[in-house]
Amino acid sequence: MSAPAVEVTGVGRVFGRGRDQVIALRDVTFQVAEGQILGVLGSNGAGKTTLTKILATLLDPTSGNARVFGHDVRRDLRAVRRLTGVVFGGDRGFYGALSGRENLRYFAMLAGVGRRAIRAKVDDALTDVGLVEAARRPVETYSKGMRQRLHIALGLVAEPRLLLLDEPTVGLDPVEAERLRTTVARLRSTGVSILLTSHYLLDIERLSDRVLILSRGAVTMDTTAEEFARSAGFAATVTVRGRGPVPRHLDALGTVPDDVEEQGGVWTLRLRVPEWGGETFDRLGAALAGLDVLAVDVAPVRLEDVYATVMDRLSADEPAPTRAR
Ligand SMILES: Nc1ncnc2c1ncn2[C@@H]1O[C@H](COP(=O)(O)OP(=O)(O)OP(=O)(O)O)[C@@H](O)[C@H]1O
Repeated sequence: MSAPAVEVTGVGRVFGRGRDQVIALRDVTFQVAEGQILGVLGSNGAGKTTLTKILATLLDPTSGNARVFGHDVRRDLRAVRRLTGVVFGGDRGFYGALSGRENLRYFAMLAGVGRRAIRAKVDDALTDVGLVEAARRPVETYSKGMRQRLHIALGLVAEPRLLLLDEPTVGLDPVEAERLRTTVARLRSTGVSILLTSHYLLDIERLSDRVLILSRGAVTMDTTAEEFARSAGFAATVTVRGRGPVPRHLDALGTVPDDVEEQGGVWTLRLRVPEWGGETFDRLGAALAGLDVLAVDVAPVRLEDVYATVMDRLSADEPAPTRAR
């Protein structure tokens, strides 16, 4: 049986010592199967970048071990680097005075892509990420989003079997961010395994098969994307606008709205429903009967909502300190 793309076992990482010591990762264990996309979520300082750096061989763990396709990140550094492509969010890594194409050629060579194959691969990658027209321009004239796409292109040229994407959409405007997501989504079909860290649930929602939540350096959830969405305990949010007396209770549903506002004689209520199905909506219809309803909007649960719910639960459970004593 082939080794998983990523196998992290009991990994810990401590920075500094004494009173300044920070535990960035504690006893982190998880796997990414080949071909899978794992989304790693967590708030600021949760340890996402530290984890990515360890897998990219840029940082050693202080305890435990991590393997990429069976190769230990500490002992088989070269093998891991050959198999892995890294894209950090923001603006790092390219030579501003060189063109996009020149940068790609240079880094592809460093990544060990054969000379003969480089030209065709660079052309294909530029096409894939929509940078053919800008390919001759110096990278310093590129927008942030274009640079990020150039990083992804490098990921394509070097043909890594594992791609580590750390906050790939950070700092991008919504159009560029969406473009980048589409590019990453296309990579799926090449069979590459991906570990994607993000603050943005949209990235995870669009791209991940599994979700790992890091909280203060520890894994607090490791589950499938569907299960993660279900863990919020509700399937959809219903928003109803209407006129007349404000409904404080929805008798047919046996519940109260989560939130009701009134402005200028028009009320808006929001309600979370546990199931996305005919029966729920029949009951909702009955509950709204007799009200002067202007509009009803039903939106499937978004990972933002789940994340907020899960994080609320977690912070209520354990107010653990980040700093070691
Ligand atoms: N080189 C370092 N020296 C000291 N502390 C560090 C170092 N790198 C990271 N840390 C600390 O380790 C913890 C985890 O940081 P990390 O950057 O991995 O979090 P993150 O989840 O990527 O956060 P963000 O979303 O803000 O980028 C933080 O408390 C951070 O301050």
